[in-house]
Amino acid sequence: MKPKVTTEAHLLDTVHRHEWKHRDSWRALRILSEFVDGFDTLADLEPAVSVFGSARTTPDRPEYALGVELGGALARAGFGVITGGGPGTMEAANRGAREAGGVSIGLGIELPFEQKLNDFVDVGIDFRYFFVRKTMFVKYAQAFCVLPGGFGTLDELFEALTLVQTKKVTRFPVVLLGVDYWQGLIDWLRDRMLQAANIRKDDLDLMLLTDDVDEAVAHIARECDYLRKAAEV
Ligand SMILES: CC(C)=CCNc1ncnc2c1ncn2[C@@H]1O[C@H](COP(=O)(O)O)[C@@H](O)[C@H]1O
Repeated sequence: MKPKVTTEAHLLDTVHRHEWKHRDSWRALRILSEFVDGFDTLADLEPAVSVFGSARTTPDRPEYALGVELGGALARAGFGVITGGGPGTMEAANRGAREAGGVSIGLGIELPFEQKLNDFVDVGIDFRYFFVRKTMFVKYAQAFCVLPGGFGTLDELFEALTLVQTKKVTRFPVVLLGVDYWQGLIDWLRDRMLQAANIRKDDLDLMLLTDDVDEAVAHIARECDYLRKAAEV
């Protein structure tokens, strides 16, 4: 089946330049409505954590079990669980949250091929634009948990790190789950990026790397507690 051309692909298209003048200003209204939808749906959300990871993880993989375990532990600690609403690790985290009686949120994205929100999403929104959806992941989460994944997962991880590094968000815990998977990336960041002075040493401290779900959740809860107290002062 031929993939369909999505709304976001039309916006980013550089071939039909003649459309820019007449169509893009109307697209801006559609983008605006997408922000309004997101804000309206999520404004009353209790504290939540965004969980990222591969869309391709199958239920027989250990990463899927890790996602279920994490979703459950976050829910039991009182956090809602926000994912991209898709398959794989997203589904696993939503599933863990739902099964533990927590709030399971899925922020889906229109893609060139047919896809619906996974079956474990209780509060779901479908976005057309990645950049609008990414705002929601950050705005409505107290922390990010990043499980093994590909380009999409790295995009979400590095967006969070950039926002913290540039102080657009403060004290935003970022947890990498899966030491074996992520260690090579951390080594590269330290041995190449830091050596080349493209980041500072304390930028590396922005991430907690662990295999231990309880440690991850305790770290997030501690940081959130600090922020809550700071807000009360
Ligand atoms: C099987 C397949 C490719 C499905 C794609 N369906 C998707 N549905 C929802 N979010 C997605 C999808 N693909 C990528 N993402 C976003 O990017 C991340 C996963 O990308 P990746 O698989 O690591 O690179 C997720 O955390 C999610 O926010």
